[in-house]
Parts: sequence; structure tokens; C-alpha cells
Amino acid sequence: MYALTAKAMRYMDEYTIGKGIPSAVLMENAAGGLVSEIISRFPDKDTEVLIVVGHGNNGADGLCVARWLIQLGYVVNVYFVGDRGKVSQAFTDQLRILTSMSKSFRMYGLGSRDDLKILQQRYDVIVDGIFGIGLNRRFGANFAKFIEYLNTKSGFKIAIDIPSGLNGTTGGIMDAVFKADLTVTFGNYKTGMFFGEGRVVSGEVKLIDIGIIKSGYSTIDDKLFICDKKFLDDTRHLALVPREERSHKGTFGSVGIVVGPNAMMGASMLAAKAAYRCGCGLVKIFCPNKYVGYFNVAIPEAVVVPYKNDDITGAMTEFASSVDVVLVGPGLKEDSTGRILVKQLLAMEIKLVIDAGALNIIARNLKPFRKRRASCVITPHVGEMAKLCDEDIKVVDKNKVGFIKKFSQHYNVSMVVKSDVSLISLLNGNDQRLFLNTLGNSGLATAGSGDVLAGTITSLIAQGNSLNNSLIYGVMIHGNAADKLDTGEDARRKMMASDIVDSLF
Ligand SMILES: NC(=O)C1=CN([C@@H]2O[C@H](COP(=O)(O)OP(=O)(O)OC[C@H]3O[C@@H](n4cnc5c(N)ncnc54)[C@H](OP(=O)(O)O)[C@@H]3O)[C@@H](O)[C@H]2O)[C@@H](O)CC1
Ligand SMILES: Nc1ncnc2c1ncn2[C@@H]1O[C@H](COP(=O)(O)OP(=O)(O)O)[C@@H](O)[C@H]1O
Ligand SMILES: [K+]
Repeated sequence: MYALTAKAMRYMDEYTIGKGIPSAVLMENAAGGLVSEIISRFPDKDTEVLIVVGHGNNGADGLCVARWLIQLGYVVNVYFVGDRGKVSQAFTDQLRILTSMSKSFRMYGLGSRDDLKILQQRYDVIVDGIFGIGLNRRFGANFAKFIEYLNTKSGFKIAIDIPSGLNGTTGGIMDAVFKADLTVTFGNYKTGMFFGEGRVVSGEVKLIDIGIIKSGYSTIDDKLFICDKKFLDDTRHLALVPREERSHKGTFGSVGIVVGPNAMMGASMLAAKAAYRCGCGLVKIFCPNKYVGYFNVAIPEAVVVPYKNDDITGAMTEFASSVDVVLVGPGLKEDSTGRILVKQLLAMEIKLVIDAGALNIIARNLKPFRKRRASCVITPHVGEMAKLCDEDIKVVDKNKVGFIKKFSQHYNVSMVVKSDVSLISLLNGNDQRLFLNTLGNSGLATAGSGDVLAGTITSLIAQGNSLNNSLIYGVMIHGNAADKLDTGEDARRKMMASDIVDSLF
């Protein structure tokens, strides 16, 4: 399942039509799916429905929905807010069917006396068919006022395909936006539903299969694969192989965590606990002599390997070579020792997960990273990503897809950019795939949850998974852990990083 840009979605519509499925059939499928949603939520035929339509095919969908609902006996008013001189062919066709089917049908909003009364009436359901993926510019004050008026009305609000005013690609808002309780979207999710205000204004999103022909996807570059619960449940066996009974702790791999001399120790402790919770056999912690006692008490399961400040590099070479994968970054300060540790790890032929402080060190000088011998994955949040790209955080936040795509390719590294919906880029030779993680919730917006993710990914690598699989399943398992905890009214409020560790499995 994908999220597509408006342009890619339009291409898929055209591709399908080109293969011989008439546009009208796609529209019937779309409207049929939306009508089923209305019937299941509002089975009572006395339900009063207002359908607001613009002049394009989103409006035509609205007319098609109106026809179905009228046939079924619902009380329906249709209100036009488009440009009469610009109505699409599908709009004209749908209107013709409606008027020939029902002699009493009337479309309001064309300047009749009743217009205001019809609009101001109370409705149980308000359906928005003003703009879909054809919205390509700001629409100005009049439309904005109208949409804001709809938002003030009571009634369950349903957006056709995408809320009017939402940019289907970027999630930006064009002057105003319809605030939907439910968006019924066709063929594929639209990327704009996951960025900016998209998630908030789309409400619950239902995806309807309208018969888009799948072979067209292969030619689309900017598609995002959706990582949701179903995808995790269907494919988790790819990363979570059955745990052999004839085994010992060496069977499940070892994780090494590097802790700097002025570290925030809690971060590496959380990562270590997450690594164990995800199933690796052994976690070793490389830390200054002075921290040994703290780590022994906090995680008795870990093997602590102390170093003295006068022989860090020698000790670290030995340490990094003694484990299956190394994690560096959680709690790491950007001091001279931190820089030495990161540089040395990059130069070793090891598997390496780079997070947090280590990313800030790399951002200051990307050369050792580019020339690295280590096979690594990186896990920046948007702020760290902005530093890596030497860009303003707002600029990166607005175009995360563009930045991850470019950085990942340029530095030949698989990575996640963490945020409320994290983006993942997996590289396989020249092939790049982008994924969008929808698992997880605002309970994860709590200090330390990124450290838990880093430990999770590292643990999966230790157990023998590829770097790519570990990255993507780590992100999903981490999000899913938060969703498992999301059970009561204040569940998200009270979630702490330690809770997420305990909920991983
Ligand atoms: N193709 C198919 O087979 C299927 C399509 N389906 C449905 O079609 C929808 C897309 O329809 P659409 O392309 O006709 O555009 P839509 O979103 O209705 O906008 C109408 C027109 O408004 C205009 N416009 C843009 N911005 C504006 C602005 N700021 N202020 C004023 N005007 C503005 C712009 O025209 P322009 O003025 O640029 O010529 C645009 O064309 C899609 O979301 C789905 O619901 C489904 O049924 C499945 C099958
Ligand atoms: N609102 C949210 N919804 C879903 N996931 C979130 C949200 N906020 C944060 N996360 C996730 O929580 C983690 C936070 O990581 P990070 O920013 O590195 O935190 P820290 O440095 O405090 O450990 C990331 O995996 C991110 O995707
Ligand atoms: K709409």
C-alpha cells in the first residue's frame, strides 16, 4: 500500500483509464465506497446529508454519492460552490444522470432564493466535494470563508478523497481547510495526509480500492510504502525469525554500546534495555571507569567494559571487534573524545548504528562519514537531519521526502528521519525505497524514546537481520509498542521511555 503525491495519483488514474477502465467506472467505485461508509455509520434513512460540490471531478464524485444516497432513500441536498463555466465533463455527466433520474432533484448554490436557507439548515452529515487532488493554488478569501463556515456547522464531516484546502502532496493548507472527521480516499493514500496539518484535518482515513491497475506503480519514483499495523503483522516474520530452542546466548548476537566520558548515561541505559528486550543475547557497554558502578546497578544483565581516558582508541578497537554490532550516539556529548570515538568507529569494518550526539558530530564534518568503512544506518530526528543537511529545520521539515531521498543517496546510507510519521529510506545498490511509518502515537514524544528505538534497531542487527530490515522493523516495532500502551484516556500522556521498553514484546 502506498501514499502518492497528487501528481502520481493523477498518473495512476490516467494509467488505469488508459488500460481500458472507463473513468466513470472508477467514479462509481469511489462513490460506492463512500456511500457504504455512510450507510454503516448512519443506517437511518432519515439522516439529513449536505453534499457541497466544486466544478471538478471531486464535485462529480459528490454528485455520484448524492445519486446513490437519493436512490437509497436518504434526505440529500447538493450545494454548488464552483465555477459554472469550468465544470468538468464528469460533472456534467453526473448531473445529467441525477436530473434525469429524479425530476425533483435541484442543485443549490446557483443563485436561487433558497440557497442561504438550504446552507444554514442543520445536517447530520456534511460531505465535502469541493476540491480533491486537482487543487493546485491558493483559492482566496471567498472560498476560505465558505469552508470556514462549513467547519462551524454541526454534523459529521466527511471529505471526499482529501479535505478541500489541503495540498495533497505537501500537507500545506491553501488559505483554509475543511476539517474532516472522516476522509474517504480513493486508490491510495495521498502524501499530504501525513505531513503538516494533514493528519489532523483528515480525521479518520478510510482507503477505498477503486480498481487502480497495479502495474502502473512500477514507473512511479516518488511513492511511499506505508508501514502500518497490517504490514507489520503480515511481514514481521522477515525480521523476527523463530527463536531456536537449541540455543545459548551467543546464538542471538551481541550488541556493543559506546558511552562517552561526559555522557548522559540514561540514554545508553534505555538503549541497552531495549536491546535486551528485543532479544539479543548479550549487551556490552563500553564506558569510562567512573561509570561502571552506575551501569552495573541499572542493568545487571549488561557486561560493562571500562576504559581509562589515556587508552581509548586501543580499548575501543578491541571492544568494537568483540561484538556483532555497535551503537554510538545516545547520550554522547560533542567533545573531543566523542569526536575521536565516532571517527574511529567509522573507520572500522563493523556494523554500526549512529544516533543522536554522534550524528551531530558527523554533521560538523561529513568527510569521515563519506569515507567510512563501517556498514551503518543512521537515525536522525528532524533537527539532527537539518544539521546533517546544513539547512534550516523548517525548510527540512516542509520537504522531508526530498531531503531524505537526496541525503540517503548521496551518502549511500539507509536511514530513518524520525518525527510523528517517520520516513525511512532503504538503499539496495542503486535501488531506493521510501517508507512512511504510521505506527506510534504522541506518547512517544517523551525524552528517551529515540534511545529505545536505537537499541531496538541494534538488537535486530545483532540477531542476524540485514541492516535494512532491522531499521524498518525496528521503527515499526517501536511504534507498535507505543500503540499497545495506548489503551486509556490518559495513556499517551503518561507514557515514558521505560514503559516503551517494557512494551516492545
Ligand atoms: N480522474 C479519475 O478518473 C478519478 C478522479 N476522482 C476524483 O477526482 C478528483 C480530482 O478531480 P479534478 O482533477 O477534476 O480536480 P478537483 O480536485 O475536483 O478540482 C477542480 C478544479 O479546480 C481548479 N482549481 C484548483 N485549484 C483551485 C483554486 N485554488 N481555486 C479555484 N479553482 C481551483 C482546477 O482546475 P483549473 O482551474 O486549474 O483548470 C481543478 O481541476 C480526485 O480528488 C477524486 O475525488 C475519483 O472519482 C476517482 C477517479
Ligand atoms: N507525536 C509523535 N507521534 C508518533 N511518534 C513520535 C511522536 N513524537 C516522537 N515520536 C517518535 O519518538 C521517537 C523520538 O526520538 P528522539 O526525537 O530521538 O527522542 P529522544 O532524543 O528524546 O530519545 C522517534 O522514534 C519519533 O518518531
Ligand atoms: K474534498
